[in-house]
Amino acid sequence: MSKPITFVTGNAKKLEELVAILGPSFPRTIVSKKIDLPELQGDIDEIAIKKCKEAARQVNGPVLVEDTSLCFNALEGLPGPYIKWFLEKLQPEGLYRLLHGWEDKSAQAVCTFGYCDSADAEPLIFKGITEGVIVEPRGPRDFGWDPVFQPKGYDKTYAELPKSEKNTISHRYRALALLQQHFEKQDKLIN
Ligand SMILES: O=c1[nH]c(=O)c2ncn([C@H]3C[C@H](O)[C@@H](COP(=O)(O)OP(=O)(O)OP(=O)(O)O)O3)c2[nH]1
Ligand SMILES: [Mg+2]
Repeated sequence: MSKPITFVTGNAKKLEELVAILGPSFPRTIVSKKIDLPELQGDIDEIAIKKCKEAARQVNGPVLVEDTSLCFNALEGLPGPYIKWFLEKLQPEGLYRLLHGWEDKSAQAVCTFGYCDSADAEPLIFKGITEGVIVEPRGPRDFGWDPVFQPKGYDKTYAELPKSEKNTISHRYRALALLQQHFEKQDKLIN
């Protein structure tokens, strides 16, 4: 029997989406633990790797962490992994205003999961990207920058889309599809 995987996050909405996306057929048991991990600096992968190593050290078992970036193409990828601080200071309106004066409003929502078997193991990285544009905020305000991100090919923001639809196209969905494939492959090798 494999040990349960602890999803370490301080963000209840991330956990809610992970549970909805993976569903009951995911081959491993996932439990969650709220730990406010230090928000380290670096590029997207470095941050997820450091976060995962620190979580594995604290939990002392298999862990999953996630780091989300929102990258504006006109700003060479910024705010990127620092979106949390930009959002806290500027609110969704301010994120939209950041691109005032730029014709290019395109952006990428990037979700990076890190998985570690143990504190000694190197983290595995699973990344999902959804392309979109930054628009004036529309829709409910229950999750971060969802009101300003309109995925490519849609006329609704993430916030306006039903959750069930966001969860079939989102950056988080794409990253979790890769994670799921990894564990299904592992199970096939074992059985
Ligand atoms: O509107 C959204 N939609 C999303 O899908 C989404 N995912 C994350 N976020 C927000 C939450 C934060 O403000 C930032 C990402 O920062 P991150 O460090 O990845 O998340 P935390 O809330 O700190 O949670 P952890 O404890 O680090 O897991 O973007 C979204 N907003
Ligand atoms: Mg964080």
